[in-house]
Order: sequence, then structure tokens, then C-alpha cells
Amino acid sequence: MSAENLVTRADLAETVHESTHEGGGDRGPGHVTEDGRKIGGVVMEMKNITLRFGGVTAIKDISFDIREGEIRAIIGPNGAGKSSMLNVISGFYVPQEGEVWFRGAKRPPMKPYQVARQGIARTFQNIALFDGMSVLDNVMTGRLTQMQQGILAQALWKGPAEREEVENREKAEKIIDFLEIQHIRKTPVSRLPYGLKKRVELARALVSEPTILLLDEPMAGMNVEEKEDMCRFVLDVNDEFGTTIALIEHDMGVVMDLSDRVVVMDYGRKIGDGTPDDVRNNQEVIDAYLGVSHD
Ligand SMILES: Nc1ncnc2c1ncn2[C@@H]1O[C@H](COP(=O)(O)OP(=O)(O)OP(=O)(O)O)[C@@H](O)[C@H]1O
Repeated sequence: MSAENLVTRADLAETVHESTHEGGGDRGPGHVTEDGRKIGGVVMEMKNITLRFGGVTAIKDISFDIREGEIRAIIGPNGAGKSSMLNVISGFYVPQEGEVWFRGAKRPPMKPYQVARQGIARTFQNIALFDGMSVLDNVMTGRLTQMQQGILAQALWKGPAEREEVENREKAEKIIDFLEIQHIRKTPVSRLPYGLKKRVELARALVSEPTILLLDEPMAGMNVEEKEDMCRFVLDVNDEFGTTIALIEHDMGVVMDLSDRVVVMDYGRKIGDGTPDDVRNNQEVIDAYLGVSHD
């Protein structure tokens, strides 16, 4: 990330002050945050996860949980294993050891589309949209995992298929309005600036009405204004829909101001876990990550 793209904590505090929630204080289940958001019980639990790629151990025996309604950040230096962890949650990787628990039940190994059907949506570190398609059509693809009608029924445009298509379109339009991209809904994605493409990706993930939203570096490569917008939308999504959010982010200003709790990884290990204040004051975290530049 270039220096000009960096948002300082002070900048962000100023711009997202109204909806930002403090990191400190009691984070027990069932509590209400200082800004009135409800944090529920544990919705997802990673238990002793180990993931290897041949000789490389990307994740070493990591456990942490995610509570309903919270914004949970995963941070750490490059190669720490953050994306691998998000890929375990979303079913792209199956760990060699450990268990993933979702809504109080151990999750069997699942394909990513099955995980998506359980209400876990994600965005990617690198933009993964259909370039030649319009914003609306891209957002509509986010409904695919929810569709009940088969391809033949869709093609014949009959009865339930027609109703489903109308319903999907209404949901897509609602999210497009919510993320303030209605003015570009007919524009091919290839013509959009970077920040708007990232917002379209967010829209596509949101239109599936996820319980948990996984964001892999949602602000990477953005300029200051784009970052401020994205921060506001992440907070608004959490506020308005009560969506639980787990995100990977390198910008510490963003992480510290957005998150309820933070997991810190380094070389595949967990070296910190707690409120932003907890991790900010953790010497191991300072030595491994916070004390060094992340440009
Ligand atoms: N598909 C893969 N095959 C082999 N090794 C992999 C694969 N994916 C990740 N790794 C390795 O696992 C380790 C963790 O990578 P990962 O991408 O999860 O880290 P990260 O913390 O997300 O890094 P970054 O911040 O740079 O995105 C690295 O050593 C990486 O090279």
C-alpha cells in the first residue's frame, strides 16, 4: 500500500466517528456495545485448526470464535496464514487437523457452495467479478446459491422461476441502493474505478443475505476517500442487517476502529486475541506486527 493511501487512526476517527464502536470493555456473549449494537453468543468456532500445504504449515493449531453480530478482524504480517484461515471458514480449504463449529454443531467437510448455502459469503483479496457484465448482473450472481428453481424452469421463465427471478432482482436492487451504486447499475464492471469494483463485490456477497460475511482485505489498494466509504459501508451493513463480519485488513487504523475483537496471526500461529486495546498493548503483537511498517 502506498503512503498516500494510508488512513491514520485520527483521520478515520474523524470520518467514521459517529458509527464507530469502542474496542475496550466487556466483550462477553449477549452484551450490548456502547453504541447500542447487540453482540450475541458464539456463532462460529475454530478449534485447533492446522492446515498444511506439503511442507508448509500455513496454520498451526489455532482456536478462536466469532460471536453473532460482531466485527472480528484477523491481522498479521504477510504470509501469516490469514487468507488460509478465511479459506478454511469458507470451505475452500479443509484443514488436516481441527474442527469448525457452526451454530453449535461440528461442521463436516463441505464444498464452498455448501458453506455459502449455510449463509457464509465472502469477498476476495483480488477482485473476482465478471468484467463484461453490468453491475446489476454481477450482483445478481450472488443470488445463485439461494436459487431453488432448476435451469430448465429458469429458461422457460415459468411460474415459480419467474417469481424467484423477480424476488432476486428486488433483493439485488435493494442492496444496490443500500451501497449507493444505483447510478452505475447498468455499467459494465470493467469501466469502474477500483473502489467501486470493491463495492460491487461487497454488494454481490451481501445479496445472498449472509449470516457471516468474510472480507479479505476490503480496503487494499484504495485511496483515502474510497477507504472512508468502505469503512462506513462495513459499519452500516453490520448495523442495518446485523451481519456478523470477519475481515482481514492491513490498515491498523481501520482494524482498530472497526473491530470488536481481533485475532493476530504470525507464521501460522495465534499470537494475540482480544479487543483492539488488548492486542494494541500485547508486546508479542507489537514486536511481530504493530511495531513495523505494513506498506
Ligand atoms: N495454495 C497454497 N499452496 C501452497 N502454499 C500456500 C497456499 N496458500 C498459502 N500458502 C502458504 O501458506 C502461508 C500462509 O499464506 P496466506 O496467504 O494464508 O497468508 P496471509 O497472512 O493471508 O498473507 P498475505 O497478507 O500476504 O495475504 C504462506 O507461506 C503461503 O505461501
